[in-house]
Amino acid sequence: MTSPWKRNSALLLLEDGTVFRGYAFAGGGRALGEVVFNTSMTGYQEVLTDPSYKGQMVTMTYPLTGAYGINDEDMESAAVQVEAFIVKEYQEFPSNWRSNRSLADFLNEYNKIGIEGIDTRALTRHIRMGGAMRGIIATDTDNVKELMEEVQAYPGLNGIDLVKTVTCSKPYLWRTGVKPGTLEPKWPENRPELRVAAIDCGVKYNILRKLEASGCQVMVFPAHVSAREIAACKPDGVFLSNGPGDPSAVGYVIETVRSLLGEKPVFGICLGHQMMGLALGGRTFKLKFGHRGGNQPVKDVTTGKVEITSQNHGYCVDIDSLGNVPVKLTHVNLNDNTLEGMEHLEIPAFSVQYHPEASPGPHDASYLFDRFVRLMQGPERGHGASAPRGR
Ligand SMILES: NC(=O)CC[C@H](N)C(=O)O
Repeated sequence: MTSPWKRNSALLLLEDGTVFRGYAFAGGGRALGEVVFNTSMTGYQEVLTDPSYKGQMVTMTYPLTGAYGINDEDMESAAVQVEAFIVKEYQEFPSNWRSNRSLADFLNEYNKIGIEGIDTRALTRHIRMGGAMRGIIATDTDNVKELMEEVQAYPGLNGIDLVKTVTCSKPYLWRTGVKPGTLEPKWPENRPELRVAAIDCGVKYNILRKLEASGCQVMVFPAHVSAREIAACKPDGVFLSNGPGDPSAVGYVIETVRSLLGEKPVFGICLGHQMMGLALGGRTFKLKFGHRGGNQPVKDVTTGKVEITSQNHGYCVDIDSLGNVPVKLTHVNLNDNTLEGMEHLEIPAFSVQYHPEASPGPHDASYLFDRFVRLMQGPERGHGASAPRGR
């Protein structure tokens, strides 16, 4: 017997016909997206605001969500980016000294649906077996046939450029504590810091905070920036950001990356890593259910050290496609042996598939920001994040 449809009843329908029933604790109406799971035990605010989740509905495997509310400091972009949020149990009375609103208020502010009462362990196991799949959440009907038509008409992520929906509209200078997008794109005079041009494909703020904390000034550019515009600001290095969707769908950024490789030191994270792989002639493919969470073991094969890493990706650079490319494979995922990092052998460029900036997650890999700084300083300028730029 199905339970009666209540005012806040909600239904999650997957493209294979599986139905989960629960209750909306925020928002209402319908939401479409690829359903993916995240195994982080905390950090829901950072997950919700990570632009890489555009196009996706996220479920947390940790059973209780909302306990510490939402604060002003843990934003990874200016908005909630997930299409909807799926939890086992919502805690509606948050308690934390930094919290100034509840998770439900936050989702409502951005018109996003949050549902609870879902057996998220069953949902996660289902996705692990069947792979990440398209789904719909509805609070206005339980007409499965009608909803299935909507799911079937939804194109999913493959081949779709989602970067253009999350990139910034114009260049700006980043400064931690200043509202992003408000500072003119001009380097301050007489400053010793290294200058980094960041291509924003949906960048997480903590990457920009980390670059700044490592001794860099960062100019952020929209994803459609040309290599010539980047070169015109005379950066010491170029950073390729994380971002949503299928890396092979952003050919225009890949072209820009191709032109910049060898001209400037390059560091890429996640989508940035994938775009670098594609620009070098490699291929990407879609993982069955992706890596999302704060406990992904990665081995640095150059040192033998294992890092516990924060991850959020569904696509991956195919190791076998790099056979003829002069790169060294530097990092590998210990769960499934997929590629997690590479370094070019002839030009100053390296990238990682995972998230050294954490937010949320462990900080084992934050040394990579210093590695980028050293790469920009070049061998002759020695080490140290705040060494003069020699101009
Ligand atoms: N975090 C990211 O940059 C994700 C990259 C890409 N959208 C993927 O899902 O693989």
